[in-house]
Amino acid sequence: MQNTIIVGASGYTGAELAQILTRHPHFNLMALYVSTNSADANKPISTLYPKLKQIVDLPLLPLPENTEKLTALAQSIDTVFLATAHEVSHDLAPIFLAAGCKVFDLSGAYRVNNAAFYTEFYGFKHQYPELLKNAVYGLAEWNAEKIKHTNLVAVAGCYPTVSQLSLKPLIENHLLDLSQLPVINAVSGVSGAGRKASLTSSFCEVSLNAYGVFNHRHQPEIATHLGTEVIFTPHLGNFKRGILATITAKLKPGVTDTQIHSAYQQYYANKPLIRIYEQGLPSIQAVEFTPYCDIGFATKNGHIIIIGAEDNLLKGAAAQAVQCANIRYGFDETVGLI
Ligand SMILES: NC(=O)C1=CN([C@@H]2O[C@H](COP(=O)(O)OP(=O)(O)OC[C@H]3O[C@@H](n4cnc5c(N)ncnc54)[C@H](OP(=O)(O)O)[C@@H]3O)[C@@H](O)[C@H]2O)C=CC1
Ligand SMILES: CC(=O)N[C@@H](CCC(=O)OP(=O)(O)O)C(=O)O
Repeated sequence: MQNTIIVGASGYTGAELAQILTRHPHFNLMALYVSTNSADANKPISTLYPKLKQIVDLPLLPLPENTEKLTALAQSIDTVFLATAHEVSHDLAPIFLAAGCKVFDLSGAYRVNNAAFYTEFYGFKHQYPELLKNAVYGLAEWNAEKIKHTNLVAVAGCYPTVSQLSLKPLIENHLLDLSQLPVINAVSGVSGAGRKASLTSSFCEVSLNAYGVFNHRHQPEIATHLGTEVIFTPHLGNFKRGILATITAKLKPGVTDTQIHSAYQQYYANKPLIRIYEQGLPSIQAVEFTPYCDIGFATKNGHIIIIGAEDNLLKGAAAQAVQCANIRYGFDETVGLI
């Protein structure tokens, strides 16, 4: 059993992690943490999420502020899941790594090996270039070999997960004419913005709107790890959870539906958390509350429209983090997830 804690456990992804890890046969969920001065400190997580009553009733402990105590905590565990904001993960990961822990970070703090990217898109100066260089990008279906040998997994972002899982097999198989940039339009439920109250995510404000047009931080994350530029436009929809991505791309001349199906089969035949549609198209209803990413497509006149769907809190965050941890420890990658 791996002794494990979650930091940021009261947030939306943290609560999903708590539920998954409580039932996981190989992780011993020791404790849940929030910030030192959290308004929720010492409350059982199930008072915030009544659906967790009698499933996870652990208290939300304030994270020790002092580095010595934090190091002592880190030395007492094997694994930490950081379900915290980027800046918080940026500061905490090195402390846990120095103590020998395996770190699974759900934030964007270690996803892109380019310090300038953090100044431009995250608004802070990255202080740990060596960790950034050595962190493994946690896109589980594509990076399993590297994930097996790292102590720092930077779990892929929610939109980047569904976008890359949909596009990568076609790009790797040279089926797309990339002189026309793939165009990704994706709609996310409001839980993507986290639990903290904000005007844009309040009930009367949420509608269906594009945001981050031409400047969302997930565009460079996707482009970096796909190895090709894309046009990416996120949208906020008035539902709680799930992401639906509609991706338009140009096919190389003569590419057939059979070749496209074969490409998806080739990469995902042994990837149990990817479901390729033979007919029909994915929807959020098909994936919400599940760890799957569903992919379907249609072609016409030399173009393809790919539809990808996932639950942003699960395959887009907590479930993929546990999938990466399963891979890291050599467990079946779906343990605790299906
Ligand atoms: N929501 C989503 O769909 C996805 C989120 N992510 C990423 O996962 C991370 C968590 O997201 P999400 O769950 O939505 O966030 P939330 O805002 O819902 O939760 C954040 C959590 O962090 C805690 N926290 C805040 N400051 C600190 C601190 N200094 N030390 C320890 N804990 C702290 C909060 O509790 P308190 O403030 O009470 O201390 C809360 O438990 C983010 O980096 C996000 O980008 C990734 C993919 C998808
Ligand atoms: C709807 C919404 O606001 N979504 C968030 C993305 C979710 C998230 O937290 O981003 P990571 O996957 O990079 O961690 C956003 O656009 O910033």
